[in-house]
Amino acid sequence: MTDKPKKYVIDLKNLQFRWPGSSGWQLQLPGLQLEAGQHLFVRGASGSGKTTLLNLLSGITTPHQGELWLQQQPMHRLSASKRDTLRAQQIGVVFQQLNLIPYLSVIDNVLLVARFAGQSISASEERASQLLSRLGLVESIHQRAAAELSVGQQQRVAIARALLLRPALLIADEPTSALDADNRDAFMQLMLAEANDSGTTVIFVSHDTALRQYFHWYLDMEQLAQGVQAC
Ligand SMILES: Nc1ncnc2c1ncn2[C@@H]1O[C@H](COP(=O)(O)OP(=O)(O)OP(=O)(O)O)[C@@H](O)[C@H]1O
Repeated sequence: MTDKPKKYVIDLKNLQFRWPGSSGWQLQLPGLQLEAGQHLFVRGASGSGKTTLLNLLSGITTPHQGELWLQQQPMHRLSASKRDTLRAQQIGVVFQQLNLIPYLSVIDNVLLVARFAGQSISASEERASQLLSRLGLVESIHQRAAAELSVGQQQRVAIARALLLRPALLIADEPTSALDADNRDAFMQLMLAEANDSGTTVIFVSHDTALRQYFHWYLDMEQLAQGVQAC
C-alpha cells in the first residue's frame, strides 16, 4: 500500500527566476515543501533575493521555470487575476513598512482584508476585535486612527490584519526590524501563537539570525542549493 500524498501549503519544485534584461543574478531554488502549521525562517544579505522570493511565493511575479503550488493550486500557470484572488484568500502579509492606512481606524484597517477577499465585513468584526485584544490592543484603541499608534502597536495591527481570515500562509518581511530585543521577542511570540491558533504556515524573512530559534525550518538565501534545513 502506498502512502497518501502529503497536502502541502507550499510546494515548490526547481524554481528559477531572472529579472527581465538581467544577465547576471538569478534565483534558483531546487525545492521547498511546507505543511500546515510549519514555520520557515529565511535569512539573507541585502541583494540575495529575499524580496524576489516573497514576490514569487505570493504570486506577484511568476517563475521562468519550475512549479509553485499554493494550497494545491498551480500558481506558476494561473493568470494574474486568478493569482490575485488566490493571494487575497490564502495569504496574509506583513511588510516592514506595515502599509496601514493612517487615517482609517485600527479596526477598519484590519477589516480591509475581508473587503479585498470579497467577504462580509460584519461577519469578520467580532474576530477582528478579539484578535486585536489578544494582541494586547485594548478596545479603546480599536476606533483610533492608525497614525496615532506607536510603531509597536501598529505592528500588532498589521499582524491582526494579516491573520484575520485565518490564511493558509503568512508572509512576513522584516516586521521586527524597528524593535529592540525584548519587544522583538514579545512580537514573535504573539505572532506565532496567533498563527498556530489558525494552523497558519509562516514564512518569515529577516537578517536577524537570533530569530531562527522560533522556527521549524531554515533557508539561507546564499546557500539555496542546500535547500531547507531543520532548525
Ligand atoms: N525590479 C527589479 N529589476 C531588476 N533587478 C532587480 C529588481 N528588483 C531586484 N532586482 C535585483 O535582484 C536581486 C535580488 O534583489 P532582492 O530585492 O530580491 O534582494 P533582497 O535580499 O530582498 O535585498 P534587501 O535585503 O536589500 O531588500 C538583486 O541583484 C537586485 O539588484
